[in-house]
Amino acid sequence: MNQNFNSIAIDSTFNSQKSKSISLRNSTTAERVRQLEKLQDWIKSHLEDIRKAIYADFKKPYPEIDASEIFVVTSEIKHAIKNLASWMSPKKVSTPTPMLGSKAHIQYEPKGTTLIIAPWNYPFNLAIGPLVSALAAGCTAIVKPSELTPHTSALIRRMIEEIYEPELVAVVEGEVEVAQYLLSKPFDHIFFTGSPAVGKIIMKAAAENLASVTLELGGKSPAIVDSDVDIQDAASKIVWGKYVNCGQTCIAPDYILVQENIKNELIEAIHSKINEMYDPKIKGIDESKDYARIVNDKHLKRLKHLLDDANRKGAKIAVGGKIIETENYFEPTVMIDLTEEMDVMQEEIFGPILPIITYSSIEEAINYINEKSKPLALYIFSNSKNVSETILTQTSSGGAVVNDCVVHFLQNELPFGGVNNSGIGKAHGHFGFLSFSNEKAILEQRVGLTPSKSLYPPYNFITKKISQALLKWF
Ligand SMILES: NC(=O)c1ccc[n+]([C@@H]2O[C@H](COP(=O)([O-])OP(=O)(O)OC[C@H]3O[C@@H](n4cnc5c(N)ncnc54)[C@H](O)[C@@H]3O)[C@@H](O)[C@H]2O)c1
Repeated sequence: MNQNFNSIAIDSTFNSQKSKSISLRNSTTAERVRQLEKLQDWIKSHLEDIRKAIYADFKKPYPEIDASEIFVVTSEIKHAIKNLASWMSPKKVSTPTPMLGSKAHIQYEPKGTTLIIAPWNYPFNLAIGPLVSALAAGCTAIVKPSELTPHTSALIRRMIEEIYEPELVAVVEGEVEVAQYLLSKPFDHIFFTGSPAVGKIIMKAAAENLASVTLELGGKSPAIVDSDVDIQDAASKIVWGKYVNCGQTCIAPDYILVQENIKNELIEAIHSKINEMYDPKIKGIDESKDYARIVNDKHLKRLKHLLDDANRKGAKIAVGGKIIETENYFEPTVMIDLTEEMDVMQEEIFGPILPIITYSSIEEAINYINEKSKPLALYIFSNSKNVSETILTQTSSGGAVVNDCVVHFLQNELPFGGVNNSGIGKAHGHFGFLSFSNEKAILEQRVGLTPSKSLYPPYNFITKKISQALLKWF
């Protein structure tokens, strides 16, 4: 087979991690904390290297890198170090009456060898965040960063090679064929972040080895704006959540559902917030240092198609629309007059186009959302507790935020992830630790005492009475 990567090196790394993973089963809290501290120390002493690499990939502004790439990882490490002893300690469970005399507990053992496949949009955070959970859980890991952000991928490789022995953590760089080769290895767990389409490929490959999976996927996350709302507050938060990272955020509001009587006011507010945030000196947003670029020309063309297709089918651009192809620049854009025949209303946008559609009653908005795949995130802007409760209880999404958007990613006491098409399994904090752990069920019976002996054959009158009593009383 003609291949551009070293499969023998991958095999050798996998085999050495397999052996290491067995010895890690009884690793102590202190040993795992030490591995996490090494990662924390490297990150803190190489902040400028990390910023430069990510900036080189798609001009992400430094404050965005600090907050959304570095801080989220360092806070995840800090949180894991603080809580690891409690997460690792066996959890006693109570004994039901038919099991009287026995004791039981849950022991958290590392799943073993793990594979982490990362996307390009938060290329540092989404490769290293899951690694924190893997190390906390006592697993080995091979990390495959995205090939679309080569500077960050090289930096991650350098970082891991400087910190860890390859039998504990290794980085394998490369394109789809490398990912596919890695997927043929019998990992114990695969943690994938990326699109639902590739998520299905990952799950099929994992099924060959019955590896468990965490799939952090995407989709169309709605933001509902009720008429009982502080419009200026909602507009600021939507503009930030949508256009940070140039719209290339899995939990960005994909589209807005606004109550029809406040549509025009909301559009005006969004327009002025875009100018306040990205064009305060009125020089043009393309001059702004605070606005990132689309990752490559392929994605720019994909977004341009969404805009052109919607325009051709009757939609209008209410704000923005400027594209500079040579710079992968795509202006913050708002679209109106949309219909379901337009691709922009069917596909995850993953860029700075914000479609705004209207509803007349909350039920109509809920029905619209429920007709689509379950989103990764759902945002509600409303002063009415009744409205937010109704939406929260009548829709399904991986996560939800009331009166803000995107910020739930930073709350590491909450599970982060999707549901069905937007993901399977959860990440962050304790939930990330659990994703990489086997919750082993352990029951200890007293020698010579087992209530179940009375149910052993040969069955007789007493067995019959006991089994009937069990059905009657429990
Ligand atoms: N839920 C989350 O936390 C989260 C976070 C960020 C991005 N996302 C989602 O990720 C998507 C965008 O990222 P992307 O374009 O990098 O995703 P992608 O699915 O194209 O690629 C992700 C990774 O999978 C690998 N890959 C691609 N095709 C593959 C194949 N056929 N077989 C095996 N591996 C393959 C890539 O090399 C890359 O490392 C969006 O859908 C977004 O919503 C989700």
